[in-house]
Amino acid sequence: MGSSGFSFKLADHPKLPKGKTVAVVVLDGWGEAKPDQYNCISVADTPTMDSLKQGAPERWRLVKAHGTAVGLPTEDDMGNSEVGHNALGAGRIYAQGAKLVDLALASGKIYEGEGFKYIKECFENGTLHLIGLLSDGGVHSRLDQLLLLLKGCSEQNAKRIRVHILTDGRDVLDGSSVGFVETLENELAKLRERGVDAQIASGGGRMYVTMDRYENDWDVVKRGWYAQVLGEAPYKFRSAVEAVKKLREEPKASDQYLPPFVIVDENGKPVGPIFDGDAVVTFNFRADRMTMIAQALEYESFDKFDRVRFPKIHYAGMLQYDGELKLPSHYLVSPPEIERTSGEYLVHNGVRTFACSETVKFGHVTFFWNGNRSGYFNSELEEYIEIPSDSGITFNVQPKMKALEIAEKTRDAILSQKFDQVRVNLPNGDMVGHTGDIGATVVACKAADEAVKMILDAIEQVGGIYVVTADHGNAEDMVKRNKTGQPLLDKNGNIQILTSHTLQPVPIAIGGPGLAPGVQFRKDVPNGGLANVAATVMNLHGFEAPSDYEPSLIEVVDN
Ligand SMILES: O=C(O)[C@H](O)COP(=O)(O)O
Ligand SMILES: [Mn+2]
Ligand SMILES: [Mn+2]
Repeated sequence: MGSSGFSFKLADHPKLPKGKTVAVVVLDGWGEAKPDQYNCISVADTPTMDSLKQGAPERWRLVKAHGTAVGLPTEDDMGNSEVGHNALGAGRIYAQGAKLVDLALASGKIYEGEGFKYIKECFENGTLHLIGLLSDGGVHSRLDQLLLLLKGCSEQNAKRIRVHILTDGRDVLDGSSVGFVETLENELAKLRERGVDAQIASGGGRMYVTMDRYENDWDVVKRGWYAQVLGEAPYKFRSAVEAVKKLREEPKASDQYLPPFVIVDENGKPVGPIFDGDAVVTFNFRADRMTMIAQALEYESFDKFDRVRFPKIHYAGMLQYDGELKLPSHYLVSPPEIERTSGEYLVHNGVRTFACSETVKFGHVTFFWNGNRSGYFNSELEEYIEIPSDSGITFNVQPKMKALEIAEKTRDAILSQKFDQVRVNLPNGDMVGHTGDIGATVVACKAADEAVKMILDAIEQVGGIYVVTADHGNAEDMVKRNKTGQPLLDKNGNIQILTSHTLQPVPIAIGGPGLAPGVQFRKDVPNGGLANVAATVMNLHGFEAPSDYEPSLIEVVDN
């Protein structure tokens, strides 16, 4: 026990034993919805997940994965990987970035913090650059927050502002980028009327420009660097609306993958490269797809690509994206202080932990799970394995992704008996669902189901326990619907493909030969959400959860 009286020591569970291998499997983007042709999970052959469902209600149930249950501002906010895995790992509901930024903007506190003061030092003689995702998806950023920030910065005397946009089409409908750019242009025009020199300076699709994650493909960040910092891109336009409209005319074009472009003046000169003395804000609140660009903007010593020029700027993130690396060191809004996560507790109580996914989701079961903290709590007791993802492709061309490899590594970890917990993320339903390719998403769901089977078979062999759940919906609904649930058609009579996550609940199943007799889901937590899973898992390891955790979903009944 430390001098504060706090201890990571967990009490023994009065009824449940220790020493069972517990597999915690997260199917990314796997929600529960009525079966129909746009529900790729119901269309796909998924015998393993189907058999788990037979365990309802004692060993299979649904939990909430969106809105306030995961710390988002409203019930209209779909879940996402960051808030989902934060809740799964932390066992408590934290007001998340989206909400914290809303509050800071509404109260004006955002302009009083150290981060804003730091960028404001450049307002007199330099340009303020705002870089981020332009949509109302609410997963990484929100357009309304950007507009408030622009207004606020101009009121705080920013005289020259350049916005570097990343088009979405992943958390919102493909094609919606044009409308978002028009909205932004209108607001910038109003600022210009008030004497602020404000313009869009560059752009590109989020998956091709800037927003890579977990170092899957540094070229993505490099393309952004060239457009945003150096003012160099393969496409040059006089206006961003024109740019997006024109680039979308290419046969296979999509908002997510638009090539980089820069806006030029009447002489063909880029209007907004980043120079010494400028201020830069990355206005996304979500961490995973911002840490790479944050490194490029902040680190003096950097070898991921040749930056050509490294301007001396004042850089701040909307939030601090990595609490362990303190990256970036300046930020406008303090991130949620997610501490004492279940992973940290369990490691302190001797639980040997294995975590695995492929690159594109690796940080979900490590970084997000541990409260946006990179690295091990105790490298002697933990092993995190990253299977390299394919890069430079859209995952509808490889819908099986690395599910088999993840399952094999996890199986081997279970059979080695070197770990008490194995924790994995199976990305298929989500990553392929985001492509909007229904056929490929069906293949993806089958692959994820097969991976679950391999992991559960290994758990069977060692007499262990499994917890199978998901972080939010995606693959279970691939069409935009009206209020009564009917698919919406576009003006050509085609269905509107939904590439984003959903508001659906997700399943959770428990079982395995090591599950003590009498363990079942309680009936008195009907509104349980992802944050209730951590206490559940702690119980299955033979521990009581800390008293401030959301309640466990399980009870032990006497047979
Ligand atoms: O970053 C992404 O890929 C999407 O915006 C959200 O998907 P995720 O929350 O499942 O990562
Ligand atoms: Mn996810
Ligand atoms: Mn997703």
